[in-house]
Amino acid sequence: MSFFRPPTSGAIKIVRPDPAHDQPPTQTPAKNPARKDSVQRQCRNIMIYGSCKYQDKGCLYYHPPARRSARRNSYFASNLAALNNAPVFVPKFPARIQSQSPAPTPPPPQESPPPPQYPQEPPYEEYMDYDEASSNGYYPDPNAYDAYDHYMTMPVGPVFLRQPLNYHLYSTPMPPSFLANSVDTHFMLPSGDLRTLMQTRSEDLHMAATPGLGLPEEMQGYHSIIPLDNLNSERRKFGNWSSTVYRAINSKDGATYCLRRVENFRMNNQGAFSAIETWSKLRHPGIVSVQEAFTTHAFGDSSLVVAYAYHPLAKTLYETHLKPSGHGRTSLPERTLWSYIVQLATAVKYVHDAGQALRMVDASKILVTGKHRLRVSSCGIVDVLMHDSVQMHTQQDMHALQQEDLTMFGRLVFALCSGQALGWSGGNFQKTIELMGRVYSPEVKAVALFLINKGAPHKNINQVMDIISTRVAAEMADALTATDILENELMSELENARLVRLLCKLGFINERPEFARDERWSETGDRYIIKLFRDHVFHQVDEMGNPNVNLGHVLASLNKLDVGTEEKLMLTARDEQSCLVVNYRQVKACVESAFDELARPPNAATGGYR
Ligand SMILES: Nc1ncnc2c1ncn2[C@@H]1O[C@H](COP(=O)(O)OP(=O)(O)OP(=O)(O)O)[C@@H](O)[C@H]1O
Repeated sequence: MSFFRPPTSGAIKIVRPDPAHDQPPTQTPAKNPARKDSVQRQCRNIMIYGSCKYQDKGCLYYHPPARRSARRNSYFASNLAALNNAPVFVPKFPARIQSQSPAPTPPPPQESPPPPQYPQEPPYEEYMDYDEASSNGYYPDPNAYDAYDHYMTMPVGPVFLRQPLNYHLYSTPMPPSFLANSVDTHFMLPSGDLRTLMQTRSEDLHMAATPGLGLPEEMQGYHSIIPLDNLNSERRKFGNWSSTVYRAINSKDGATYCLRRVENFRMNNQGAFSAIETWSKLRHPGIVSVQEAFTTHAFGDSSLVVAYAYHPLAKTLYETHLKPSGHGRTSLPERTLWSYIVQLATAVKYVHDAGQALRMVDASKILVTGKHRLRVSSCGIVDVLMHDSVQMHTQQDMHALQQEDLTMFGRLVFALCSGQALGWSGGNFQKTIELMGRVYSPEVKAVALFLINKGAPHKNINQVMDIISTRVAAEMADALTATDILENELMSELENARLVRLLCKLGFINERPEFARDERWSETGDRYIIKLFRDHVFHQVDEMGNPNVNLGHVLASLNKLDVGTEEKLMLTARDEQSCLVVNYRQVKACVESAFDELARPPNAATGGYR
């Protein structure tokens, strides 16, 4: 009979009954005097089945005179909760296996076990944790228990119990009803759409460069340069300069950046980059962060390149709302309009409070980077381009530029209300004012007029904030709701990350072909338990021998392993000759120690591990 007891786990092995042991254990008390108190303990067969077939054949335990069915039912009723938490045990000797593999040689008739007293009874497999058993004084000799085994009948078919997943580390997402508008909130897409969006963003980040575009292979530490503009269309203008936007990967940090290149730029004064230095320190959710700037001849000309944070799948505000589509113009919903106004106002306030000016508040330079999320892009570039012509000498100069920011902001509000980029100019102005009065609440017109009012030379962003203050509250509530939803989404991702780490560890350990010259490393010691655990999780079969691909069972088992619960489970050897009763805490300890052993640096003296 095979025998195994892991030195570290404290699990107790249960062996398949040997026919020799199926005889009533008449010799056992003499062999093991420590069990003298057994007569005080009620026989488990009585508790489970209401009767014991060995009652008159030497069974040591107490057999009270009781009606079988009544006792048995009461046992099951009282232990229902325990049974629900019992580990699922799936025996591996179903019909298919029997038909495919040669049947084991039946024991000689005289040695076969006596027929079960109650043929309808489910199998009785006694198992007991080693700690519990030894603390009760039942097994002073760890090798003596096998004489104790009662006859085990094999189950007719497996019973799959639902595994509750309510462990303290298993995240329970907030009920949707607690999250205001969780289906479709102002800033958040419904969960499924959000995941699709994340996936497409990830694909965008991994998109390979199209060959044959004549772009530099490498430039100032950036590689994999891909144009975001259509290079064949008319070259876009940035003020008086032609500009092109690229996506590139920085070899220093491996991150993706957006590079805005201004063609044919001649740098006369290195001091022009001081503005970039200032901008690279400004961080705000309404601004595309500035990384660095440099000049290069890599494109065949003298170009200025400013590197910004890259926002996958970002579109400009112009592309999103103002580009003529041929389907007529649709008015922006008022909630969206206010959200844009509030976001832009907070970005402008941050920049003005930092003593800077945006200098470019234009629909073609504002990015929509998520649902209703705006970020002002291209910051700092005008400062470099205009460095020689507009020198910042006084506070008044900056104030004038900030006033200009507010005017551009006002024009943008007119453009968004009218659905036309030039909705603020010439003959469009009056039409837009009328449309505003018809479609939007009076505050929209009030703030737009305030922003473009040239007769108020001392207007500032704080006054704008006062005008829109009532709208800021709604924006704040929506933004906080978005963080709640995202936290909730993150909880489930956290689970995934934990389980993937666990699976990686199991993968490293299980069936490792060689380790430190010990070919059986993954088959012995703690690793043997891990191997049996892997079988328990992934290799269960149903009563017909078909693979049981119950993902719920896998997730439940891995979550319990991750947590290391005290719940016990029975692991069965592949030859079904032995079982181990362990709890998840013990399996977790085995995984940790086996992985630590693998991860330990090699021993220089031996050239191997350990
Ligand atoms: N930081 C960024 N992250 C991701 N995409 C960006 C970023 N900046 C710009 N883009 C994208 O690059 C493309 C080109 O940007 P660009 O600013 O040139 O817009 P445009 O509409 O072509 O304006 P212009 O007419 O002034 O060139 C746009 O689709 C824009 O969404």
